[in-house]
This record gives sequence, C-alpha cells and structure tokens, in this order.
Amino acid sequence: MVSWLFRRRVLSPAVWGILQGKKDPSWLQLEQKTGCLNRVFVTVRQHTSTSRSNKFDVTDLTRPHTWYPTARRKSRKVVLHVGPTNSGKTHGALKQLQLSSSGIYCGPLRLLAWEVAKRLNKAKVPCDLITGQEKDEVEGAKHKSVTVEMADVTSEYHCAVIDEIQMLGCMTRGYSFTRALLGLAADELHLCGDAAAVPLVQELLKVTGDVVKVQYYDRLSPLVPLKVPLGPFKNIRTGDCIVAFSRYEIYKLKRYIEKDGKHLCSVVYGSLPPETRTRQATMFNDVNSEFDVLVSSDAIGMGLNLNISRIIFSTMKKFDGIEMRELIVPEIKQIAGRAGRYGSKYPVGEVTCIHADDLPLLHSSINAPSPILERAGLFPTFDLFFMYSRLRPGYGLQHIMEYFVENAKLSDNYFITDCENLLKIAAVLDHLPLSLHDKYLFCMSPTEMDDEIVSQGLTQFAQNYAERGIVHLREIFTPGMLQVPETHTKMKELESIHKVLDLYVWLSYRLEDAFPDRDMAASQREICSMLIEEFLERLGWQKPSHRKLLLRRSSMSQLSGEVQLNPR
Ligand SMILES: Nc1ncnc2c1ncn2[C@@H]1O[C@H](COP(=O)(O)OP(=O)(O)OP(=O)(O)O)[C@@H](O)[C@H]1O
Repeated sequence: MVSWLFRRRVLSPAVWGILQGKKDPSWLQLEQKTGCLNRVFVTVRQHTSTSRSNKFDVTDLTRPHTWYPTARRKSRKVVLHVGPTNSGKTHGALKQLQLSSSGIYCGPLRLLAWEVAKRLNKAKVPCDLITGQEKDEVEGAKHKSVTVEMADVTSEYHCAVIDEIQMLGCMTRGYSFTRALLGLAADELHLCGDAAAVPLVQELLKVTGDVVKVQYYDRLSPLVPLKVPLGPFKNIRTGDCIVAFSRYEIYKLKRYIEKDGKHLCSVVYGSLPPETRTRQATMFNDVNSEFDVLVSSDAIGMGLNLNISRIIFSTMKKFDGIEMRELIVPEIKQIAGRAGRYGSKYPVGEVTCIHADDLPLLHSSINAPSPILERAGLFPTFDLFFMYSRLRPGYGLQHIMEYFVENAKLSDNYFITDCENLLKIAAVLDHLPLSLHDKYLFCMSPTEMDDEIVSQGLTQFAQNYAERGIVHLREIFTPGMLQVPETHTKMKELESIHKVLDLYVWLSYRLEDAFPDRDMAASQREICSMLIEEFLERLGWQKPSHRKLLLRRSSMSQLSGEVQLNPR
C-alpha cells in the first residue's frame, strides 16, 4: 500500500524514505541541498531540529509555513489591500494580476472565480477556471482563477491574489485561506479584505521572510443606514435587494413580492450554477429587463457588483451549519456593502431591514470596526495523518483525526478548524475497505452529513467505490437509491439532491485525477439527465412547466447542459 501511495505521488519521497527506514535526518539535510525539498520533508526536518532528537512529533503543527518549500524559496512581495466594502480593493489587485506574466486568483465563491476568469479572458489574458465542480482549461493559459480550496501550492506564479483574506478566521474554511497565504509561490501576493486581518497576516508572515506592505482604501460611494424598516411588501421598489438565508425563504419572498404583479424578482444564491446566477444577476442589472428586484442569499455579500439601490435584510439571524445565530458585524457590513456600488446606476446605497426590531443591530454594526482577527484556521495535511497511522496501525481515520484535534501543538496564531463534519464522514468510511488516502479525500468533499439524503449519497458512493473501484458514475447512481424521509418537502428533497450531485461531481473530478482515462463529464451529463427524468416521474410532474421549474431551481440544469431558462 505504501509503495502504491508513493507511486501515485500521494506520498512524498521523504516520507517514503523514512517509512522504509532508509532515510534519517542527515539524509534530509542532504536532500535540501539538492533542492528536492517537499512539504513533508520540511515538516520532518522542523521536528528533528526543534525537538533535538530524531523522533519526530507529527502532531507538532507550530511551523506550518515550513510545509510549503516552493513558496519559502521565494522572497514574496505581499500587498494587503484593505478597506471598507466597495472601496476598489479587488479592482486594484486584479489590475496587477492582469498585467502579470502568470498568475492565480483565489476566491471564496465559485461565482467570483468564474467572474475573474471571464474578466481576464475578455481582456485577452487566457485564464483557466478551476473550482471543486468545474475545470475549464483555456489554451495557452498562464493564469488560473480558482476557489481557494483548489489553489495549487506547488506551481510558481508571478502574481497571486487571495480575495476576502479575513476568511482566514473562518471556523470551517479558514485552513484553506491559511494554506493559500503560506503556500502560494508567487513573486507578488495581493491580499484583499477587511482591515481586521492586517495584524494577524503581518504576524503570520513574520516567519516567512516576505516583505509586507499595507495599502488602505476608502469607500468610493456613500452607504446610508435608513431609520425606518421596509414594512409591508408594497414598499418594495425597483433596485431593491432582499436578503434571506435559505433557499426556501428566498423563493417564498419572491412569491410574496411578485404576487401583486408590480415587480419581478431575480434570485441569487450560493449553489445556483454560476451561469444561472450570472444570468439572474444580468437580468437584474439590465434596465430594460422586467426583473427589477433581487432576492438573494448572503452569496451576494462577497465581491459581487450589482445595480442595487437598497439592501433589505429579511432577518438578522442565520443558520451557520452548526446553530441559528445572529449575523456578526463583518457579515452585516459585507452584505450591506452591495448597495450603491461605485460605477453602478445608484451612486448612494441604502440599507434597512423588513422588521423594525432588527434595526438596532443593523445600525450598531454598519459603522463598527470588525473585530481584529486573532487566529487563522489550520488543518493537518494527509502526510501527517499518514505518518501517524503508521505509528498506530489499528487506528481508523476518525480516531486519527480525533487524536490530532486533541493533541496537535499549535502556536498562538492558529486554531484547528472545525472538523465535526469530517469526523462524521470518517466514522462512516472507517467501516469500508478503503485506503487512508481515499478516506481523506472523501472527508475533504463538500458533504453535509447532517443532511440525511447527502449522507446516504456519500455512503453509497463510498461503498460502491470500495467494492468495485471507480466505475462510471452512471453505475453508481441508480434511480431510487436515496431514501427520502417522509418529513421532507419536495423543495427540501430537491435541495438535497442538488447537493448529492454536486458532491458526485466533486468526487468524480478528484477520482478522475487518479484515473485520467475516464470521461467523467459525459457521465455527469448522463446521470443528470437520468436524474431529472426520474425525479419528474416520481414527483408526478408531467408538464413542460414543471421541467422548467426543476431546471430553473437546480444545479442539474448546468450539469445536464440544459440551461435554456425562460424567465416567464
Ligand atoms: N479605479 C477604478 N476605476 C473604475 N472602476 C473602479 C475603480 N475602482 C473600483 N472600481 C469599481 O468599483 C466597484 C467596487 O470595486 P471592488 O469590487 O474592487 O471593491 P472592493 O473594495 O473589493 O469591494 P468589496 O469588498 O465590497 O467586494 C467595482 O465595480 C469596480 O470595478
């Protein structure tokens, strides 16, 4: 198994050597001189030098900057572009990216990655798009636009941009931003975001030898918090954007607003395919379209430029995957900051809430500074898990992860990101005859284990994969394989099936990397078409309008290649 992992380049030569008993720290020093540094090798050297013994402590995560030797070989020029929303931070950084001979943009959302790729390609700078769900390679491209999880920390770039850098502190995704921050091997690294991240970034980069410069920006157009709430829906006007936090609420608000026939609403939310979201946003931005109101999730909060005159919060609470909680200052400012964008139709933005009770929180947050970020997320790499598993051969991945969470040694600037969900996935996988690497890969997938249908979807895929290895997705996904709880509404069922499909696409890309001869894209299309038919039949939806509705609300439309959405 070890040699198989080594051949597949899952394990680095240094770890391979150590596990074979052929390598020791002096060999490692030699390897450094020959320039064959790699992530784990450096980790090992770090442990040997700090503990002054040859016994390395794999749970010592106090020097994560040493995991990225390609970046450490560079003296990076880091520019922090910070300021309030709508102050031109990203614009400044993207201009540099566009001018560079090679580069990478790392964003927090698929849509942002998609927009940047489009912008660069339009400016005749060929740019690949790589997200968890799509890989769009452009001939001759030396630029990439990616979601931050997909950032490649082994290639070298002239310029790199990380957007929304304050997400270093995110409980679940923080480690991906930390990885990009420490690991991108770029001559110039541009970081865009909230000033609250400045002290932490400066502290983290003290040990890397990078030169850090901070560039402050001011808001380009005013944002006015209104003293009165929206009140009844008849007060909605053209240019309004109502923000809600679930797909169910979004469609409910759309129905209410459209009921009296005065307005038509575009909708934007995170899991809509980028094309559909862009189409919805374009319809809203187009003065000649009938779609004059936007109903959106907080997916608009990050970086999107829309013709919004007034942001209206439908609630100031959201479910964050763990609990229902009040919105925090940075979230409120990010979302509110979408109103009155510079260069848009509305030179002054306004913000309010539907309910008067929510106004005090809005007003106190809008001009409050974001709390200073104190720690960045971190998560152990596969290599560390693997090395630990060699010391404890009987342990499953769940056990190993738990051990790391409890025993990892961290410096004060870091925290281990929340891995509740990962542990739940690992618990399922540990019953299956899968390699540790495959289990790790499944754990990193976008699987919400609290969603019963999604959890079934993952389990079935993993079982199939364990029993038969990779097969065409068409064979893995069979009609009726997912048991839908009786309490689920059709909408909820549809939402969960989206997530399963997104998950399968994600997995298929990862597995495709291991088995490059498979045509996953064709399988995805096949599955999606089949799924749509099966779904319509089961719901008893026979009319063409039903099909249109399903496609409109579903990421399946993009996957199946059927994106002919007719607004009415
Ligand atoms: N110098 C400029 N010339 C033309 N347009 C600009 C300039 N600076 C910013 N803009 C435009 O102003 C809008 C806001 O800029 P940008 O998205 O860079 O702001 P930001 O500070 O990154 O915003 P946020 O943090 O809210 O995402 C964008 O539409 C951008 O294209």
